[in-house]
Amino acid sequence: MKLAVTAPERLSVRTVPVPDPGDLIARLPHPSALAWIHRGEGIAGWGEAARIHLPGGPGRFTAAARLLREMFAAATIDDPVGVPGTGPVAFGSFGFDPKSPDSTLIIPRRILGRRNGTAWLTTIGGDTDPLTLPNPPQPPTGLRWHDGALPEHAWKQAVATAVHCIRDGHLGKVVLARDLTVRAAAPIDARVLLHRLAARFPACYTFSCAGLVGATPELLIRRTGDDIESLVLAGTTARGTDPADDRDRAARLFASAKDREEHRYAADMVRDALAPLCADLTVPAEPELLTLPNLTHLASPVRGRLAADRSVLDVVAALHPTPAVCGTPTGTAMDLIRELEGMDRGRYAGPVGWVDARGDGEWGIALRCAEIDGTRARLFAGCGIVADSDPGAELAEARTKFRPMQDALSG
Ligand SMILES: C=C(O[C@@H]1C=C(C(=O)O)C=C[C@H]1O)C(=O)O
Repeated sequence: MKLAVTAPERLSVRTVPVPDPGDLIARLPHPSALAWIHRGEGIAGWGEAARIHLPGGPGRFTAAARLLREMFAAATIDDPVGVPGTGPVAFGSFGFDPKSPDSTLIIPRRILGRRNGTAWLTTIGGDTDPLTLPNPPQPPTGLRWHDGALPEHAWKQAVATAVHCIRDGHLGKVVLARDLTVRAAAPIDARVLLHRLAARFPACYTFSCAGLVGATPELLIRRTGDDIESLVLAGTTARGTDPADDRDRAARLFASAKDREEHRYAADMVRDALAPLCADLTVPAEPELLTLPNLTHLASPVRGRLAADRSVLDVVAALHPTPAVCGTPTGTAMDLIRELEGMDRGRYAGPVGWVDARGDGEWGIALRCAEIDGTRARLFAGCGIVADSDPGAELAEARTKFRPMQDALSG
């Protein structure tokens, strides 16, 4: 598909301070919710002042940055609050594969935000969209689950093939994913999923954009003025069945040469991609543990200061796809993903987040998520494969990664 823009010639934008709205998700009046929530803070949007459908290609992030810069520069903006996320904001989610035509940006008509004791409401265009909830969202019922592109045995075979390719020296790491589909009795309301995910995974970034809904632990990039942050994740174990088992598993993950290797590919690439853009950059020499309710990951928190004024989307362009979701070398891993997964990932494992008119924003990697389309949803989960990976263990890891979205759908 070609570039398609639905937008007025000039956006008229007004942000006002408001009393603390509390739970942002509870204030969303439309099922087609836009959201980015972390520990109860963030932004929620609804209505559409503009929608941009981007064609595929490696230039999709910089094209989006340029287009939004032009739209925001032409806008009339009254923003006395002036913090990241106030004024006009575009929510977006991009296709994982440059060949995927599937990237969308939406500038909502209303944005409600809260962060660090400040709360605001932004109105774009007229203020005809309601602020109050007409009907409480209904949880999905009558769920029927199906395999996606590859049933479990075939996916394990794909992992075994990837291990052979790695042992033969064609590449160092590849991330292989699989999908599951589900059908509900009535259209699935994203707000129910958002509510459950944000309550269960407060340390994750709970997101919703154009039907892609999830809670990712992986922050691709946050830009606040000159400051940037990223949280690189790779290397995973399930949580233990009791505290002793949990400690054992975490210790084994931390000491595992296989998981350290998986992690190092991702952390090294993020360092190499950010270094040319930064005046300062700090990447820890060794990873730490990130403990989630269901999984523990090896994590490298990265911080830097940009050397020049660049939109967060320009930084996304330099980072995507990291070896946390693709592999090393990138091109070889992307080709192997296309060959072995037997599906188009769509926007799974692509960047998802928001950008404002200053170029500030937060973008995660769209993991632990589902694409919602009416009564159907498609769920995704993937695992980093290296020379020592075991197909059965990777399948078990993928099952654990599916759980949060399966549970968000089923109750
Ligand atoms: C690919 C996914 O997760 C990624 C893969 C990980 C791994 O293989 O250890 C860990 C975190 C993510 O970077 C997923 O959740 O689908």
